[in-house]
Amino acid sequence: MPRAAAVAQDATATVTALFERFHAAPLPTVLDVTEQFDGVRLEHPRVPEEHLDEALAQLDPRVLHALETAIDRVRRFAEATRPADTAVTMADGARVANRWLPVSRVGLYVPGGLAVYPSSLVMNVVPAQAAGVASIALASPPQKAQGGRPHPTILAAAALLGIREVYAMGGAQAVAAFAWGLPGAERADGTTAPPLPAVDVVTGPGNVFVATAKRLVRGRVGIDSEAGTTEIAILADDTADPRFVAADLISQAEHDPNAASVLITDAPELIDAVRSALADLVPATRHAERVATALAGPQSGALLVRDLDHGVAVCDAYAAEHLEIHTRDAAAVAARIRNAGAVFVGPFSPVSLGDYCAGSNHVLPTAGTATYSSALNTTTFLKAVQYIDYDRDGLAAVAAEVRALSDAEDLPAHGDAVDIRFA
Ligand SMILES: NC(=O)c1ccc[n+]([C@@H]2O[C@H](COP(=O)([O-])OP(=O)(O)OC[C@H]3O[C@@H](n4cnc5c(N)ncnc54)[C@H](O)[C@@H]3O)[C@@H](O)[C@H]2O)c1
Ligand SMILES: N[C@H](CO)Cc1c[nH]c[nH+]1
Ligand SMILES: [Zn+2]
Repeated sequence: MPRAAAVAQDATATVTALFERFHAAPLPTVLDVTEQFDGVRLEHPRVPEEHLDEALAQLDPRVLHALETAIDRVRRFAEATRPADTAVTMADGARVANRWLPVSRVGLYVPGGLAVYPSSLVMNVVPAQAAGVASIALASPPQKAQGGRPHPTILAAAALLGIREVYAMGGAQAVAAFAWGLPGAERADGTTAPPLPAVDVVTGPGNVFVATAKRLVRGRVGIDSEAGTTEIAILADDTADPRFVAADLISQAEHDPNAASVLITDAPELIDAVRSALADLVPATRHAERVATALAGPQSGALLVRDLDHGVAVCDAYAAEHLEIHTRDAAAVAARIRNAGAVFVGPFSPVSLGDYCAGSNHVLPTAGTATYSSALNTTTFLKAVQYIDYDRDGLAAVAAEVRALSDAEDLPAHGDAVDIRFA
């Protein structure tokens, strides 16, 4: 399946130009671009903290309960998968250790263009907290209907998780502000918005502009994966329920007109049955137009494979963000997959479950980057520092080998630095 390459190329030109403007005038650029794309003129993107508490106080109890359930599950999984520190004794007096230390400050992006994503806030914040990050800043686009604040459920979810530093900004301008920082400003009401200090790591999902901006700031800051426009692939055989398959293809097409929904099957009759289920379900869905556009795009469709072996090979080559397996012995088929952001096993593990409440993380690599990158997890916010702790005997035991290798590299001062300790 072709991915939306032209869209990505245009975004690179747009984001590069936006970064140049940002470097010349950071705050005016953020405010101007926000007005252009989000339709609101702000004095500064920093959200006053009292708005967070107000939003939490007014949150629908049903949504509060659902957020608490999601937070609990995502936290349990994040904490369980935080890697442990290790130490290895090589010989007497020769110890090497590995410690996982959190980065100091992170900027977490929560999308908010076509939809609002409190669930993405949970998926970003909880692993950062489980990793032990001390300073967490959040950005989400301002909503015109909310007077230029991020959506109230975003503000409430931030307050629920104890996050106080929230910015009403979206797109590539938010990523730039995190990567390079932003000055403060005086507001007309006499209050002050403090400066936004640059972060060490920027994470979070977003549209093609957000994903492109993250790719372009990598090197200055760390990023998670290029978690861009949503994709679902479904590997199915003749045992699959076409209505389940159709509903799941629609569920992810609902995110974006550029979303990809791909069926891979060795059963031609399933393709017909899914097409007919889509014809029933699409017109009735809330975002029917967006879904229909995504399903009709060149990035979506059905692929007929020879057999399941061929299907597994196609899935690995495609490296979908989400891969569902609807086959006989789904667990065994899933175990053969090498490339996918996340694998959903069997008919009762739909992507929607992982989007909200499975406990796994929904910030996942897209556009084929699942061949080498991973779901957001605690290691996104951790770095491994190695500690070398040898005593005199420990060093003496390998002094000759250090000497031999330093001579072999014609870097004799390296060997001298060891030998001088025994002269
Ligand atoms: N891969 C993942 O883990 C994951 C998870 C959740 C959502 N998503 C994806 O996130 C995306 C959310 O997209 P969204 O648009 O709803 O929200 P978004 O917050 O990602 O993007 C909105 C921002 O895009 C900017 N923008 C819009 N048009 C622009 C243009 N022409 N030029 C420059 N900037 C522009 C605006 O500044 C706006 O604030 C969807 O594509 C969805 O599929 C991915
Ligand atoms: N499916 C999205 C990841 O591509 C995550 C999400 C959030 N809310 C609903 N879905
Ligand atoms: Zn989703």
